[in-house]
Amino acid sequence: MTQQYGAQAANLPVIDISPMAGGSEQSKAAMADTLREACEHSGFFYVSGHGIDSALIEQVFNASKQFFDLPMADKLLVDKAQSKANRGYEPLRGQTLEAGAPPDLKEGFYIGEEVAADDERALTRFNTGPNQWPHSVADFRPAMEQYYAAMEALSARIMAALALSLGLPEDFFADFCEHPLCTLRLLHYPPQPGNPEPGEKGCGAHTDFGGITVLLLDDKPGLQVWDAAGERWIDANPIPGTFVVNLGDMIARWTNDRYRSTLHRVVNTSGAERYSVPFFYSGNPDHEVRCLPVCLQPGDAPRYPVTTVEAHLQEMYRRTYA
Ligand SMILES: O=C(O)CCC(=O)C(=O)O
Ligand SMILES: [Fe+2]
Repeated sequence: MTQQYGAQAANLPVIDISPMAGGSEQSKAAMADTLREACEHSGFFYVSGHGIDSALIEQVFNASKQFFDLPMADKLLVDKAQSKANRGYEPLRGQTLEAGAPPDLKEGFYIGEEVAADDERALTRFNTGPNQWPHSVADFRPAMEQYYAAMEALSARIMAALALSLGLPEDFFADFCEHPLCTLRLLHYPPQPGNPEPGEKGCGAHTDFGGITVLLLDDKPGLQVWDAAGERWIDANPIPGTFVVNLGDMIARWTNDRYRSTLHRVVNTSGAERYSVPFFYSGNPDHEVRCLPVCLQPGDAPRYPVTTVEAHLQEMYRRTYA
């Protein structure tokens, strides 16, 4: 049986984020206008002018491929099932992002902030603790740690840009960006089989849980974004030198759905192996997520109750790993 996962080609905007690194007020304001439009439309856009070294990106992909190429026994030495902090290897079909669909045809590897096992935070906080590092891939850990730090800094810069786009001061989200919970996730999608289960995909349709996702793509297609107005999937194909950025559910809560957290999925039908590296930036676990006053028109009521970053994430993990 063959399944069609056709999508339209459509252009998501490319936003040059370089004004956030010391640009003029004018260049920031112009960037903020484009960003606002993208966030109100789909919450999906490409980011250029990010300053991340292409050599580092290459190192990350190389280390990721080497890891996924290891024999299963080696990968299971760092099985996520043995980590209280959700770190390490997640086998194929380990997560179901689309309720009711078959499990996702992807394998993954999860990395977070390095926190010692006997640290108070590791004992009490969600997704917090030591990483599991694969020792048989040379330079895996330094490459990932360097990339994690670069992504954390870029994400904070994007949060500052989002503040400007909402007409707020650039440092409005500074507290949220203090000691943020982040997850770096390496993904490998084998080619979609010729006889897939009905509804089987690389990544089932989902919205991201957290604040923002900064997604590094290889050169393969497969990512599709739901276009609510056109009631169709559109391809978000890789553009060299950019990241795909999308807004998660927390931003939708914050903005009372003015800014979108949009459904997306992956269908790897190109026949090739596909690798991607999402970085999930979720913010300070104690931060309260409540509707921003600038997003409430007179007479509007907040659509979501107040929550905290940690409580929100816990609930979302519970749902997709049920
Ligand atoms: O692999 C991709 O392109 C997207 C992955 C994704 O949506 C996710 O991990 O949340
Ligand atoms: Fe996603």
